[in-house]
Formats: sequence, C-alpha cells, structure tokens
Amino acid sequence: MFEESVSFGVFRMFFIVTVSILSVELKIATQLPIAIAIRNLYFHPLSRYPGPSTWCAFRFRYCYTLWKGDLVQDLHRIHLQYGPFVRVAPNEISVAHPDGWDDIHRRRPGHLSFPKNPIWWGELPDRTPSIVSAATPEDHKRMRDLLSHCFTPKALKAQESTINLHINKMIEELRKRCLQGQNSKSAVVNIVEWFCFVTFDITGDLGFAESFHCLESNSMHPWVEELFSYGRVGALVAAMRHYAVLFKIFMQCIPKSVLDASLANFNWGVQKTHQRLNLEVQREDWIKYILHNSNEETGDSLSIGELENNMNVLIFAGSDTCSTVLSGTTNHLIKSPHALLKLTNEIRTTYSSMAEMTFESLQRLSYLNAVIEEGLRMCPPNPSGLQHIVPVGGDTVLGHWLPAGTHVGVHQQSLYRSPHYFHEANTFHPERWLSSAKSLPGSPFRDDKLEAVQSFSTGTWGCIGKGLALAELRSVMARLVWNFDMSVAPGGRDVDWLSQKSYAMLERQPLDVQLVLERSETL
Ligand code: HEM
Repeated sequence: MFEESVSFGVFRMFFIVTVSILSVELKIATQLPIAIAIRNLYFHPLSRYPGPSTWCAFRFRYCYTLWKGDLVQDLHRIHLQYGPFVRVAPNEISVAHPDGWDDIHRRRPGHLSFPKNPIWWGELPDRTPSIVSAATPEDHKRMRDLLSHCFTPKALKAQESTINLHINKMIEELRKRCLQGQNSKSAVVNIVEWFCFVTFDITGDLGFAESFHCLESNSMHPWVEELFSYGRVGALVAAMRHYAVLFKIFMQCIPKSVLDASLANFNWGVQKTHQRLNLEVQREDWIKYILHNSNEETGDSLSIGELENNMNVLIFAGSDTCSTVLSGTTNHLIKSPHALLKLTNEIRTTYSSMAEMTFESLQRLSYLNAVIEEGLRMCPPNPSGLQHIVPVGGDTVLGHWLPAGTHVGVHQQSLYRSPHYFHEANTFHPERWLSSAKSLPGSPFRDDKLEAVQSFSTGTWGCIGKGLALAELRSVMARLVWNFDMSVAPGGRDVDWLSQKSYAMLERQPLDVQLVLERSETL
C-alpha cells in the first residue's frame, strides 16, 4: 500500500515536471518568434526603413523565396510598392536608385569600401579562395591585378582570331541546318542552346587551350551541364548560410554523392588547368598572361590552388553571362521587328564579308552597340542584387545611415526597369542609347538615366571581362544578322524573360528562333 502510494507520487511528480517543461518550451517556442519579430520590426536599427513586415520581421521569408527561385521577381515587386530603398530582411537593404552605384561600389573619399557579402561569395569549406571569394582586400587586389592582364586591349586583340573561329563555327553549323531545309533554306533552332555552346567553347579555348567542342558535338559538355545543375544548390547554400547552426547541419546532410560530384566537377577544371600548364606550345590564352606577369619574389603571383580555382571561375563567369545576354537580346529583337530591321541594315550595308567584321570596326557601329546596351539593360545576367556589406563603423547609402554588417546591394532588375529612370522601361528601345535620343527635340528618351545601367558593375569589384564580353556580344550578333533573317518561330517555344526562375544564376528557358539563310556563299 505504502509502496503503491510512493510510486503514484513519483509518477505524479514526473507528470507535473514534464508538463511544466513542455509548457515552458511551448511558451518559448511561441513567444520567442514573437519577441524576435517585435524586436526586428520596432527596435532594430533598420526598423525606420520601409519594407513588407513579414520580410522585415524574419530572414526566413527572404530565404524561402530565394529557395523557390522567385527572389528577383519578388524584390522587383517590393521595389515597385515601397520605392528605391527598401528593407527586405531584418538586416538587409535593397537599393534601386542610380546613386547606389556611387555609394556601394565606387570609392568615396573618406569612406571604407563595401566588401562582398561572404554569405553569397564565401568559398566552400576546404577550397582555396578565388578572385570572387578572396578573404582580404589585399588578396583580392593581388588576384585581380594578375588576372586583369588577360583582358587588356592588347590581349583581346591577340585573342580575336580564336574567338571569331568559334563564332564562325556556330554560324557554319546554323547554315548547315538551314540548308537541310532545302528550298526554304530555313530552320528552327533553340538559340539559347547555341549561345551556350559558342560561349563555353570560346572560354574553354581561352582558358584551358581546349574548346569544350559543344559546337561540333551539338551538345552541352557534361562539365557544363553539371555546372548548371549547381545553380539551385548554390542558392540553397546561400539561404542556409544565414543560419550558422543550420548551415553546419545542412553541410553534414548533403549526400556524399552530391559532394563527390561537385568535387569531381571542380577537379575536372583543375585537371584541365594542369594539362594546359604542361603544354609547351605558346598560346595567347589566359594562363599565358597570368604566368608572364607573375613575380614570385614580389609576391605578385597565384598559388597553384588559386590558379586552379580562378580558372574555374573565369570559365563560368565568362560564358554563362554572355550567353544570357545574347539570349535575352535575341528574344527582344525578334519581337521588335523595327529594331531588328535597323540592325540588319546597319550590318549588311557596312560589311561585304564576315572577315571585315573586326572587333575594332564593330565597336564603331552605333545601332549594334545600342542593341547590346538595351539587351544588357533588360536582361542582365545577374538581375538580383549584387551582394555587399556595410564596412566596419557603418556608413550611409542614399543618405540613410546603415550599421556595420548590414547586407546591401543594387537590385539591377528593379533599377533598370524603373519607370522613374526610363521611358517605357519594360519595352526594348535601342534608340534610347543613340546620341540623338538626348539631342533631338521631343525625343521621348531625353530624360532617361542611362548612367543607372552598370551591367558590369563598377569600382573595386567591377567586371574584369567587360571588354572581352562586349567584343564577343558584338561579334556574335553581327554575324548572326548578316547571315540570317531571324524571326519568332511559329508554334515554337517562347520565353517570358521576367518569369524565369533565378537561383545562384538565371535559369534560362529554351527559345525557338526561325532562321532563314540570307547568304548563299560559304564562309
Ligand atoms: C555580358 C557579360 C558579363 C556581364 C554582364 C558581367 C557582369 C559582372 C558583374 C555585374 C560583376 C560584379 C559582381 C559584383 O560586384 O558583385 C562581374 C564580376 C566579374 N566578372 Fe563579369 N560579366 C560579364 C562577362 C564576364 C567575362 C567575359 C569574364 C571573364 C572571362 C568575367 C569575369 C568576371 C570576374 C572575374 C569578376 C569578379 C571581379 C572581382 O571580383 O574583382 N565577366 N561581372
């Protein structure tokens, strides 16, 4: 009897303690998020800035939309509603104002520079940093100074024949397809795919001294294919990095097969770099420029790990970007017959053969350049914010004070499509880039803020491949319209550019274009 009542008492005590603990935990679990939300909404240093409350209260909202691939569209929508300076997470500000470039990217006297945000740009554990993930400003400058030698006007001139070789090859392949159409001399092609083929073949050749042979095989090289599949993983890693503990767990949970595949992909680039290093033939490629300008005694050199990683970065940064802009520009051109006709006339009346289309001469064509500028405005390869952080001591952006560590970036899509800065901002008007747009009385583009468009960014971290990219874009577009009449493919796959998902990069959808062969002669 006594024993029974003792064990009942113990059970009762155990029950009461368990229920109390659970109710305390439940209270904490329900009240903690409320406390966090109240703190973030009313007592945070950024709480005075406008933004949607669920986004300002919890970082989770931002990560969720990033994971879904809708971050670009959602931030665009938020900017339209809240203006050019908005809070999009407890500690993040998105900027869609031309002065954002000066405040975040350019050096301001008396201010520290805004470093890249390691959440987005940090290296994976155990990888040697590259130019995009360098841990210190000194390392970044050392790598940037060395890599810049690959992209000087002199280097570009020396690489011109290699680049055009691949572009001519693409034209030749497309011509073959049209000739298979016999009388009609036409073909429908997924142009996005062809732009990927040509841009990766070019960078493979300039980087590893070996093209990926995508054009010859009419298929994506497996290495390139794999790279694309990591876009979503990259976004997930960035989302997880916002939560230090979750990130650690997440990294432990990634299946070994995925980690192995990622390492194998990286190592393929490493192996190609070493094959190139072992070549005895002199080539005007990136490795030549890096090695020629290295000086181990002064420390102006790359370790072997840095060289391997930077080669991987250059191949990807140099290809995916250009193929995105080419795809977007073509998508708009075929739907703007007036612009396409003007471009076609300019190219066909200026040249009588493709051999005359040198980088130097293409640079002088006003309409071609206007088309490319407009393509870059409407289809930047990185439409989302260029992610940076406020330096030690805090600083101002657009006159607003931000504490150190605040995440901040210029949101390209929202800025470039803002009706405040561009007449008919959502319409493809190459004319806005012509000098007459400013000088002609009554021009609708007189007040356009062209300087708002910095698709290659600017300042300390601005694109080092801008000259190469522009030369490539001009050369591809000119050769295409010189050889083919392009139009929307009846019943073909179409792209609504703004509805494409974006993870670590834009996930481009297929775009069918009808090509009709204009030239009968071979190259
Ligand atoms: C249309 C083509 C291209 C566009 C629109 C573009 C755009 C950009 C932008 C916006 C950045 C700055 C990112 C930031 O500040 O957060 C950047 C950086 C960079 N780009 Fe490009 N890029 C293009 C082509 C290329 C090419 C062809 C290469 C080289 C092969 C290249 C190599 C790089 C590198 C290495 C960086 C990092 C620079 C640094 O951190 O110092 N890009 N690019």
